[in-house]
This record gives sequence, structure tokens and C-alpha cells, in this order.
Amino acid sequence: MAAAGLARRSARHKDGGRGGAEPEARGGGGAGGGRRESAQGGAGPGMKLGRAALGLLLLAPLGVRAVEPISLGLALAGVLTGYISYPRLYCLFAECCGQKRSLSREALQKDLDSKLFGQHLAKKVILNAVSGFISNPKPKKPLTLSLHGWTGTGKNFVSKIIAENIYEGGLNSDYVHLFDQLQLWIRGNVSVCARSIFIFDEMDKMHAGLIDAIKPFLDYYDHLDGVSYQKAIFIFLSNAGAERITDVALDFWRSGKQREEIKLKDMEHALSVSAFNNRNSGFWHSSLIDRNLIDYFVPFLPLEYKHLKMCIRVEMQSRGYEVDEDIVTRVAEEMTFFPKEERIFSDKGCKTVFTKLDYYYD
Ligand SMILES: Nc1ncnc2c1ncn2[C@@H]1O[C@H](COP(=O)(O)OP(=O)(O)OP(=O)(O)O)[C@@H](O)[C@H]1O
Repeated sequence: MAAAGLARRSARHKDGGRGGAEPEARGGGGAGGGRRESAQGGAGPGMKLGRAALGLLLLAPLGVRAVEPISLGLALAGVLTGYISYPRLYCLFAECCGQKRSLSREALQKDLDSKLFGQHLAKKVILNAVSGFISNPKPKKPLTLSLHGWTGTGKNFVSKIIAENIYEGGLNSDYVHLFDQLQLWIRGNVSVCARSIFIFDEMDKMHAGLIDAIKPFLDYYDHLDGVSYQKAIFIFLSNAGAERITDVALDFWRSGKQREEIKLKDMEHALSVSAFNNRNSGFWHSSLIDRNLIDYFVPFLPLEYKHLKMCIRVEMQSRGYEVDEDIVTRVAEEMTFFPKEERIFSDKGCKTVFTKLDYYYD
């Protein structure tokens, strides 16, 4: 069920990250933590000069009289030195590790509120987890999110939203990686960029041995062979626990309660170790859970008819069409719902509504 686009990206990073040919601003390769820091954060003197000089140059055309030729010459030199010697200026024009340096909680919230439908629990956990983690300059371990739920309910989609809020390029960023393979590759990428994001799709189908192999990276170690993983973000996607999450949502529906009344604690059992033990989910073999290496288990609720309609409207608009409610209803009604008698939840979430829409716009 991996999104094809995501899967494609992973192949580009088999080589264990980018090597020394990268501009220094990208982290420069190797494990040089100091260099990486300077590329992301603290403004060195070169930078200050460069920025100030740039300011002068920008003011000049507006008629600011204080700029005489010598200052202008100095300013120009400053800009050039700044550009050459300080990588951060480079980052104004190209993507750098940790770009969008301070993730905006408000922007993330706005994206989640406007784009992710029917997932009030996931929204809340993800917003707090991601913004809290990014604003912590010295996390003790990487952030590990485990997203669970029915197909088509937004697990890949939310990973994309997270990536876009941390990196301009979103999933296409050089610092966002979909699971491919494995230890050396993770090490290579984290060496290049401490704030790397790794997305492991279909975790439930992954061999237990592979999961164990990544365990050390998720732990509370300062360094492993000279590389620190504490700023990285690991996101695991799986359908494990989906039936139980659905049962809870169904119970709420049957007892006439609003879906938004479901609390995280109602999902505790659905996301407990025992729930994963029943199925060959891959998770239970591993000691990830035993060792408390997963920070958050995030439930994704099955989507209802009204959420499908929301997805269809968004898709129509993104294709440049006026929203036609008649077509919206017809596409939504073509989808299949469960349980058979009540027909509440979409079998495929929002996943196939887009291809169904093609039929009406050929
Ligand atoms: N809750 C949602 N809100 C808005 N759009 C959604 C939602 N869920 C799914 N979609 C839309 O459907 C598409 C497919 O969903 P997505 O790939 O995120 O599902 P998934 O939960 O990862 O499924 P799977 O378990 O099959 O991998 C998304 O790209 C998005 O456009």
C-alpha cells in the first residue's frame, strides 16, 4: 500500500547519503557535527557581515544617501565573502539540512486542520509531538512516531505534511527518506544531516530482523560510532491494530456518540502490545516496544462517507474544476462501505476516490 511516489524516492538514497561533493551548507559529509551546527544555526561573523552588506545594497536603490563608494565596495566584498565563506547564504537559494529552521507550530496546525479530515486524535498527537521535538535543541533520543490505521486514512499523507513543514521540498527533500535499506544507509544520511526524517511504510509486513537492525538508532545514545541520531525523526506506518481501532470507532457510532468524542485513552487497548501480538505485525518480534523506543502510537480512524466527500472536493479543486456536488455524491456513492449492514466506514478510505473521479473528467 505504499504510495508509489514515496517508494520511488527511496531508491535514490541507497548509497548511504550524499558524499563529500555536497556544498558545505548541506552538512559537508562525514560526521563533523561542529560544521553541521554552524551550517544550521549560530551566525558566525562572516554571516553577519554578509547580511549587513546585503541590507546596504538593498537600501541603495531606494535612495539611502549614507552609502558612499567605499562602503559600497566593502559591502559588495562582504556579500561575496559571505556567500563564499558562509554556507547559510547558500541556503537562501538551495535546500539545506534543517531548513525551515524553526518549524512553525501554527503553520503545521493550519495544514493539519485544513488538509487532514476526520483524524482529530492523530492531529493532536502529531502537532504536539513534532512541534515539541523540533523546538527542543537537545533531544535525548530521536522522535519515533508509529502511525496505525485502516488503509487510505491518511498515514502516508500526514507523513508528507510533516515533511513539508520541516523541509521546503517535502518528500522530495534530500533529507527525507522512505525506508529502503538499512543500517549503513541510515548512518550515511544522518551523518550528512542530523535532522533527517525516515518514513518506514508497511511496517507490519517488515521482517522482524530488519526492525531489530534499526533499534540502536532509536535509542537514547549520544553517539553511535561517532554519529548522533538524536535529532532525527522516524515515522513507522502500518495497518496493525486497524481492526481494533475500527471497533472502537464503531462502538462510538452505535452508541450515538460523536467520533470527535473518542479520546486517546479509548484507543489504548487497540494500540497495545497485545493487539499487535495477535497478528503477524512484525512489531511484536522486535524489542522496540519493550524498550519503549516508540514515543507515540498514533491511531488513524476509518473514514466515513462525509470525509470521502471532503477528499473528492479537494481533488476537484486541485485539478482546477469547480466543485460539482452532484459528481461528489456520485463518486462517494460508488465507494464500498463496512460493516455490510450499516455501511459507515469506507473500505479504502480516500485512496481510490481520485481514480474514480477520472471517469467523470475524461
Ligand atoms: N484523513 C484524510 N484526510 C484527507 N485526505 C486523506 C485522508 N486520508 C487519505 N487521504 C487522501 O487519500 C490519499 C491516500 O491516503 P494515504 O496514502 O495517506 O493512506 P494510508 O493511510 O497511508 O494507507 P495505506 O495503509 O494503504 O498505506 C492521500 O494522499 C490523501 O490525498
